[in-house]
Amino acid sequence: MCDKVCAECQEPADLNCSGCRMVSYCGKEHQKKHWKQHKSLCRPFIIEQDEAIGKCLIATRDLNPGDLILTEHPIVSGPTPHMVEEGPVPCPGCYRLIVGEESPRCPNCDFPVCDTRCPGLQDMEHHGHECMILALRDISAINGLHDFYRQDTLLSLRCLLLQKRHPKKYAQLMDMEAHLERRGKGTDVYNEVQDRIFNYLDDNFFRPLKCMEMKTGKSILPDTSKETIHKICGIIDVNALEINQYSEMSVLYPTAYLMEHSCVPNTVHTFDLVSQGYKINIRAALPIKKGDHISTMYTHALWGTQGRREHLRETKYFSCSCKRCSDPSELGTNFSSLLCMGSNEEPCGGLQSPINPLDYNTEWACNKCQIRLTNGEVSYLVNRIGEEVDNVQLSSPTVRELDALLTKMATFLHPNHYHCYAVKHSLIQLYGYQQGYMPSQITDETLNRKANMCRELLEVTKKLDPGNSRLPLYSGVILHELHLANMILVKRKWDLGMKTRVKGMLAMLQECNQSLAEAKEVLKNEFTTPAGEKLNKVIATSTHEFNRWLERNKIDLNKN
Ligand SMILES: C[S@@+](CC[C@H](N)C(=O)[O-])C[C@H]1O[C@@H](n2cnc3c(N)ncnc32)[C@H](O)[C@@H]1O
Repeated sequence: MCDKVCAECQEPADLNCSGCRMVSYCGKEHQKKHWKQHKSLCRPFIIEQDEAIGKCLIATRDLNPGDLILTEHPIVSGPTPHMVEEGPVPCPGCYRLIVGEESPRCPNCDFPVCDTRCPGLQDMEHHGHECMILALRDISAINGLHDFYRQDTLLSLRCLLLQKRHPKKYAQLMDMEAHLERRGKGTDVYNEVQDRIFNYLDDNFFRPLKCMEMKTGKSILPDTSKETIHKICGIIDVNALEINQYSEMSVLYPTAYLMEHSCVPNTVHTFDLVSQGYKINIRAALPIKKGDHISTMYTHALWGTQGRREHLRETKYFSCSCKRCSDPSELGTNFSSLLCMGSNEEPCGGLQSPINPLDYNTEWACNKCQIRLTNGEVSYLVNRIGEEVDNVQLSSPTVRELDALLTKMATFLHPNHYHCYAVKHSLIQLYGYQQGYMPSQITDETLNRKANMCRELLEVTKKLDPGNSRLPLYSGVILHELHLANMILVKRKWDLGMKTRVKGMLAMLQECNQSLAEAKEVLKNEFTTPAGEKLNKVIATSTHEFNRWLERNKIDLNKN
């Protein structure tokens, strides 16, 4: 007997909606009739329980890059829960960074705010509700603002406040994974939550709140227990998404959090601006087949496998075994590989890569000779180089300094190693801009070096982020710099009247054209971030200038 009923007529039904498989129909006719109502709820995935991953999203139909998978509003949002010990802090109304000491204060609770008229201060979904609790502390700080006004605790407080105002949302939230089994008493994270969040909220606000509740006989916040606060902090750490557009905020979504992690994610997401309530829009970034898991990335695409896996283990409590993590060459890029030093200081020309990258203590082996290295030896060398890279990068380096660093690293690291990638990405943005390397000064040889570096970086970036979901700004910069290097070379020859003699000039112009078009394409989702907005403008201006130059010189790239 059929136990499903038709969504339209409630009669027995055996036809499932093929989009979401969540509703059934007695026949095609009622399915068609019900579509108007169902359309907004029909999602191309189902939620499944996986033994290793827990709840996850599985595609119910084939999806093409760009197809919308999910769009939804947050359950709750708040300032990013990182303790800020000095410097700017987020406004509790709009999360924009402000200098606490110089800012006005909320007229009710006294927290530093961007402006007393900030709309988020009154908004019950942002500061409005918590403000009543924060105002229960009747003293204010003049100095030591960072310890006194702790924006990093506000998201936990907002989660607690859902209890009475939005019980359904609260239930949804408390159903999320908190990994409490890994955050028990005695762990660093337990002590930190106890000290940083629980004690602060309890001492300053919950105690006066309890007195008030007793006096008035009215329950405002029924559960402020230590256990609940620890669980909420776990839920935030494991499931919240960070939005760093014009602000620093963290958001919990009702369904988006179910996307599992992959270091080669098949989706890309964008956030609408504050005026649209920080709605998330998740789209396919790669072709997704019916039955595929829908994934996002929880860590940094430009870290090596060891760094990514350790970060995921420490912050999200699982061991990633995706196709990038399990491949010693990281998808053919050699992003973590070292050059083998061989024996007796005589390099053998081989590459050292992890034997089993899924083993946190793997040995490393050369693909040419018998030399093996322990993981400790590799980490020591790579970390020391990393420190040097950081020191140089932080000191506003000159081209010469970065070039020298790259040459030094070339003895130990594969040219695509993530440390080399970082240095090259900085270098391409200095060639052509720094004194001594300005467009009128830079040599043809260095311009060719810049263009080649751009091509190498692009190749790596495309392999690591084929869906262009994590590195669009990196790709956009590389593509734009590739166009600039080519353009300076072309113009230089052109102005000297060498147009007919310049071999490959047309190929260079075509590469310029293609780079600018690709840059526009990779940045198409980047209009709501300050860096993306700026880069998009730069690329639009360069494209305009490039086309004008072609027109002025009567060059038709298709005809020539
Ligand atoms: C944001 S939640 C995702 C939803 C979660 N699976 C659930 O059941 O509620 C993140 C957690 O999902 C699990 N997870 C996500 N991606 C995973 C992966 N690639 N491998 C193993 N576990 C994963 C881990 O337990 C992780 O802490």
